[in-house]
Amino acid sequence: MIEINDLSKKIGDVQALDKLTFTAQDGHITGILGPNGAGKTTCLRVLFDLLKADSGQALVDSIDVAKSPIKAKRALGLFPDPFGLYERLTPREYISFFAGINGLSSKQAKQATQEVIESLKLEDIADRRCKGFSQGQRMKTALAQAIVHKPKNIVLDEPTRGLDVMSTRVLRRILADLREQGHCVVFSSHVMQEVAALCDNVILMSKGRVVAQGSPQQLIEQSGEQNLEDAFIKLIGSDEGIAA
Ligand SMILES: Nc1ncnc2c1ncn2[C@@H]1O[C@H](COP(=O)(O)OP(=O)(O)OP(=O)(O)O)[C@@H](O)[C@H]1O
Repeated sequence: MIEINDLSKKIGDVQALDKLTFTAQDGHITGILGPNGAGKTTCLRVLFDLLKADSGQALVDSIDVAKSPIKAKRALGLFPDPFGLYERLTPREYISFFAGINGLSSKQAKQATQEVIESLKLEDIADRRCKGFSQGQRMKTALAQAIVHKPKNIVLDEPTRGLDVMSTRVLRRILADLREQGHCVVFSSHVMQEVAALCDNVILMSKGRVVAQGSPQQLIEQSGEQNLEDAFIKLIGSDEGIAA
């Protein structure tokens, strides 16, 4: 479970997070939807201890990220930018390297790497260098390294950015499987349909705050609109920076 409690962060003159508060439950996919500049990435950077908040807390399975960053990070899988893979490594080398960073012994890392290669159907490319990989192959490799240490919580920042339809569908299936296995899955997006299709719980963010939250159906009811697209726009107060 991930808890964001009263998180505030000022960057320069911008109040990037303004008493942001929400919870992402295990066995659920939680989507953070907001226009450009809403504070989604800033929130995730605080969650990964890449940025210190001015006040408030980010908790991963009740572990305070600022107080116990290593322990918290081991309970978290971060889906990195799939375009930044080390091109000279093979997926097997890459995934097992990250398994080691996350505290697995070399024997455990080898076994966990083989398991994740099988579960994400990466066998064909597991021992090829990443250079020249398609977007979908990169995405799966990046996701494999995020989940190789079996973190209970998996966080993805704009995971479908730049992916084609086929790869997006593969990613959606994988996220749904992780939910079925009881993981807490959180992803940020500015694409409405994606959030609507996948999420049990949607956190609508604008200007560093939560402006509404609930299931897609609850958000429609809260807004008094007929469909999710109109509900999102009404609750956020603008359609600027949001994609259909
Ligand atoms: N390093 C920085 N320097 C200056 N301003 C920043 C910096 N990082 C974030 N900000 C500002 O903080 C606010 C929140 O940015 P953030 O990147 O968290 O938004 P976002 O919701 O992820 O947006 P996007 O969908 O465009 O990625 C924005 O106004 C942004 O300009």
